[in-house]
Amino acid sequence: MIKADNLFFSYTGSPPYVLDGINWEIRNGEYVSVVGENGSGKSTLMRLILKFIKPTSGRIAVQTKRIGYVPQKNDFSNSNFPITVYEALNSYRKLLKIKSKDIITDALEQVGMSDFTDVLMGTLSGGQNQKILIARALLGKPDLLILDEPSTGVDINGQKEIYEFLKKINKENGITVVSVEHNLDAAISNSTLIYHLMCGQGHLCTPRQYVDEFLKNRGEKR
Ligand SMILES: Nc1ncnc2c1ncn2[C@@H]1O[C@H](COP(=O)(O)OP(=O)(O)OP(=O)(O)O)[C@@H](O)[C@H]1O
Repeated sequence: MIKADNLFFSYTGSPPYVLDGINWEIRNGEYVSVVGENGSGKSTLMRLILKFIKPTSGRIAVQTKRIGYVPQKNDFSNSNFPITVYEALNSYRKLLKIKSKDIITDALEQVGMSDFTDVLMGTLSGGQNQKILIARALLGKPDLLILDEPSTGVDINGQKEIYEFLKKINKENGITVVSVEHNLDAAISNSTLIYHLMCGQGHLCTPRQYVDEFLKNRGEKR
């Protein structure tokens, strides 16, 4: 469960707040897409869940065993640093102090990237890179996976594969997914809940409710 109670956050510690009194409760097993305009505070909310930063006031409680985080980019994308997919994942495995190396093979298999073990990280496409980031997050066997715009820079087919995979691990493995999304179609099609951030306030609804409100606000008939 992720529960926010009257959560305020400002980078300066005083008003104006980026997050201005957030209340939400997400049960384990949900697939939540967090949407909102640029600068509405989506990544800030993720940083609070990840405990990278602390609330200015209020509380955020995360009741899960292990959290996996998929950032938008990794340090090796678009770089000439000569590190292979395996080496990148293996360094992360060591960081997590996981003994078995089989976990790398398993994670690569899960995201359909087994053939890329010896490929240099810097030569991967956007979609392939994103899958490796997801594989990296899976090494720690998370029960909560947080993603920051997983489809950025990924072509249509790659996006389809990534979202299918996220839906699969959510449904079949019960992993709670919280994903910052600019891709509204993906948010509506894949998530069980949508959290819409606007002017520091948030609104949790089902994808159906989101579509209805979105169309209503644009004055369109259903
Ligand atoms: N480290 C920081 N220091 C100061 N202000 C910041 C910092 N990070 C973000 N902000 C500000 O906080 C606000 C929210 O930023 P945040 O990155 O959370 O928004 P976002 O919804 O994720 O945006 P985007 O969709 O563009 O990624 C913005 O006004 C941003 O300029």
